[in-house]
Amino acid sequence: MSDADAAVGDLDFEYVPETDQPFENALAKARDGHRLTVDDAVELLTTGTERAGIDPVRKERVLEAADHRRADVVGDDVTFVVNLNNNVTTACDTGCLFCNFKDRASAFEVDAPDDHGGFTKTPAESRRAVADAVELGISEVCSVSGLHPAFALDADHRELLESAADPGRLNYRPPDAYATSPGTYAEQIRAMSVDGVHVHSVTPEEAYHARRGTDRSYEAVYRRLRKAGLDSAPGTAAEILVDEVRDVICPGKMDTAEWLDAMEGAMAAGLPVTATIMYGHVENEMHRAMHLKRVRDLQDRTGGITEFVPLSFVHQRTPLADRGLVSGGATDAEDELMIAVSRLFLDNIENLQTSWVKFGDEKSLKTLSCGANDFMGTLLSEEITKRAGGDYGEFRSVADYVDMVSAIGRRPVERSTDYERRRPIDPDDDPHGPRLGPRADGTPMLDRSCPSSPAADD
Ligand SMILES: C[S@@+](CC[C@H](N)C(=O)[O-])C[C@H]1O[C@@H](n2cnc3c(N)ncnc32)[C@H](O)[C@@H]1O
Ligand SMILES: Nc1c(NC[C@H](O)[C@H](O)[C@H](O)CO)[nH]c(=O)[nH]c1=O
Ligand SMILES: N[C@@H](Cc1ccc(O)cc1)C(=O)O
Ligand code: SF4
Repeated sequence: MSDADAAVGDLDFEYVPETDQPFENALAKARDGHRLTVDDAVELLTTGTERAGIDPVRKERVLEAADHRRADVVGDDVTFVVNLNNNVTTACDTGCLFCNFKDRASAFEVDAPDDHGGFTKTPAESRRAVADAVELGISEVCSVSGLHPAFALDADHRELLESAADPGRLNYRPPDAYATSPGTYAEQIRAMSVDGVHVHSVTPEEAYHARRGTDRSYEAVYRRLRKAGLDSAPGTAAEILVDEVRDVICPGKMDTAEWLDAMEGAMAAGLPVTATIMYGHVENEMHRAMHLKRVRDLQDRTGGITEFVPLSFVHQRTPLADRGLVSGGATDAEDELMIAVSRLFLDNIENLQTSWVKFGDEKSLKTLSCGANDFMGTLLSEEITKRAGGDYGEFRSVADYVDMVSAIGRRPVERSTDYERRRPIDPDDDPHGPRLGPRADGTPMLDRSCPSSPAADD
């Protein structure tokens, strides 16, 4: 059977959500602050594997335990970052089946019709987008992109790719084959380093692309990028860190071991990183639990992960849905339990992020009482979820954050990317504009009556 014929439920995984651990034991361990096993996590994620479906009463007990743990570990403050998403290019031939952000790179060639709806920004265009947002007060630019074949790490890497016997086999084509060149990773990072804004970029998958055809270590790649102005790396491309799931949803992507290697390389180069899970597609609760264990082990080895971000799969316009491999995403109960069990299991990562892009405001606010303490960022522009059919908008203003967080009786706190600088906000102390960015002066950054910011228009 070709994978195009496979249907929901047809997948025959080696790992299944079955354990010998009773739910009550797992919950007792979680409440007492003991380190959880994979089996404990499976019991909590399923509210007990001995019966099908999620038990609403048990679920509430798991959420409550996670809420207590959150209060013990990080207190009641709700943090957020004032940031811009600046995606450089949608050109990508990796072919992940959960992704609708990408466009085939051939659509960007010089002679191709210009109707693909995607984009590539030159380093100068990236710089302008970031400079505009720095004027609005951002402290961070978050930049994740497709693996454009013309990308190289730097000029030396380009020279090497140009002289390779078969550049096409290395997923390389020279910039002059395309209507717009993204330049090199080093040029993009340097361009986005405006006035000391924090540059959060180059995911493990992008680092893989930046070393293709060489025997450079990930540490060396990240050191080079750090020299160009990179301040931290986003831990996307994690998806589910179990290869039997990756083989279904992203067969063209790096495997679990390589993702871990890239993350360790980034940290060895002195960069803090974030870590993610993208769940709610073909995987089961055993896979989610195994993923959490791999992230916790990584943090035991390194200590460099600043936050964990559960990304709920947005299914509407994706190849997984088109091919009938999924019929929807995670349910509300699964989302709440994913947040809660991440908090209870990851006893070595302080910050747990809830994504308004994936969940919307209402569910995100609820998850702030199920274990999450960080409410993501202002973004100003959002392409990944939007292109997959998500509908929760592209930005939140600082005033939105203050309104939402105070409405649930918690204190809003603007943070830096590495959580080192924090600015508690008094809701009565108007105006609530950003303060931590290099040009931030407290001016409200976005007028809610205006549908898009200058940065989002870019
Ligand atoms: C779009 S990629 C861009 C960066 C880079 N190409 C990579 O793969 O790391 C960033 C992340 O977005 C997430 N993502 C993509 N499509 C998604 C979807 N439909 N629903 C939820 N998350 C998605 C995945 O976790 C993916 O690793
Ligand atoms: N959760 C999502 C994020 N999170 C990243 C943050 O915005 C920020 O860059 C990070 O916390 C480092 O400070 N970004 C998205 O674009 N979409 C999400 O769903
Ligand atoms: N931009 C990614 C998510 C992301 C980026 C950076 C992070 O540190 C964490 C998550 C998305 O929309 O799915
Ligand atoms: S998730 Fe990243 S690597 Fe995969 S297709 Fe999308 S942009 Fe490309």
